[in-house]
Amino acid sequence: MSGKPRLHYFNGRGRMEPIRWLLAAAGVEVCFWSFVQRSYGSLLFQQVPMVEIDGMKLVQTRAIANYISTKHNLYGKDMKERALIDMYVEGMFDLNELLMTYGYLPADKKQEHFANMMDKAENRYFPVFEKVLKGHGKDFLVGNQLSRADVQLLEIILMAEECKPDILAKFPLLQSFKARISNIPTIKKFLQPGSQRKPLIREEEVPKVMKIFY
Ligand SMILES: N[C@@H](CCC(=O)N[C@@H](CS[C@H](CC=O)c1ccccc1)C(=O)NCC(=O)O)C(=O)O
Repeated sequence: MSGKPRLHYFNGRGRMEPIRWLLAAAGVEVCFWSFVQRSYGSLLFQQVPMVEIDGMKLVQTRAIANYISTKHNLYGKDMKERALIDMYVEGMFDLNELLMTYGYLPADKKQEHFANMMDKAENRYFPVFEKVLKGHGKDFLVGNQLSRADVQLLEIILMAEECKPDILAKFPLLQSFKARISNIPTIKKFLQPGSQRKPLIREEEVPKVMKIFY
């Protein structure tokens, strides 16, 4: 297999962050290529994220995440576990879309969007995963091994806590899940300063990012 995967994106979270999380959880070192103009020749749909991996130039966030999850055994042990993982992850991606886009909204749209995303996190998504953990009774959301569902749930828990630090107040099982998964060595390393993990975008950076894409 070829060397380190090469990540092509702007120097911020956006749609590449779930991919960074998966590669970090798998213990895969990456190299980052800052995408600063749209005139990239090698973008299938003229969009990023694009990841060069195993001789391919993959685009489309879900396709990239599916490949990485399959390659690094983060996708359960059989079809039924994979179906559960897909179901949970698609729900997480819906919440992630709300959390991810918040920082890029114009000021007059932020308040309503914030109220909606916090409501969805506290009353739709987190109650589901609290119930899954309760019913499953294991350390992980699916089966008895780490999967992409656990990795992406930790990612969105931390993003939601950036908006509302006490958002897990009513979810004791999610609180212990967060502590447990954060302690997995590869993830613990990713959570340390100096990793590839990107910070929440600052207000003053938004115009520069939007100019890259529009
Ligand atoms: N289906 C695809 C979609 C990929 C996609 O929308 N890529 C975008 C940059 S990411 C986005 C920029 C603003 O929307 C952003 C940047 C920051 C935060 C959130 C999103 C892009 O390349 N836009 C150029 C163009 O579409 O011409 C996938 O899942 O990968």
